[in-house]
Amino acid sequence: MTQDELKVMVAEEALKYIPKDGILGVGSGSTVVKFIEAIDRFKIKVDAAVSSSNKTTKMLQDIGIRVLDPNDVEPYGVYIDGADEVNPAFDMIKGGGACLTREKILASMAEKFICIVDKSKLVPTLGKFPLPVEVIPMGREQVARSLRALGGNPILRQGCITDNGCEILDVHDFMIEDPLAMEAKINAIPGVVTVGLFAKRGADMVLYATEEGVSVKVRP
Ligand SMILES: O=C(CO)[C@H](O)[C@H](O)COP(=O)(O)O
Repeated sequence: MTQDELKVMVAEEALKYIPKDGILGVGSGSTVVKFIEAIDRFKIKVDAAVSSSNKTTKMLQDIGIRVLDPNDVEPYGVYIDGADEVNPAFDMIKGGGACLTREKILASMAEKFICIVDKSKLVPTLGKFPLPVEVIPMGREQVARSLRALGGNPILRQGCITDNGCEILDVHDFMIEDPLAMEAKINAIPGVVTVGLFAKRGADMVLYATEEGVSVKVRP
């Protein structure tokens, strides 16, 4: 099976977790694209959504789903999103699609974060995937120095301006043994908007697709 087919499989499984009423939080990335396509294909009713990117917002609106401003909603039930890497404790690296800050805001508002991935995203230790860090453009070089001091090798993502008007440094060569501590350290660097480490608020449930089907893991 191709990776794309696995993504479709897990996206369709995630339909079961859409709340009957209330708001659904929707992330970003190619797996989420397949999730939104599946909502449309199976004509699943979604009352309203909050969205983590302009692209997701457009896709949701195009299939007739009302997208609300997170400032106008109270904490809600379920947030569904993909990830670039997930470790056995359900900490994640996210931000391959440059939407990490909005994703983290919506995840922090949700009672339950359901992560949908194919098997290639499951790793014993986070860090092979370069860690995205969203930065204020005028502070980029100083943030890069601080990231080098932590042992990483930050590279500016060329041609990428986030939905928040910021830039992304992709940090190579980190092996992240303590995701919670690393998340706090990087978030404390002046000029950092958000690091794409989701440890303080990891996933509550991971749905992952293999050739044998979709497995469900609940946070240990
Ligand atoms: O964090 C993200 C976007 O910022 C995505 O969830 C992550 O990059 C996974 O994407 P894909 O489903 O395309 O593999």
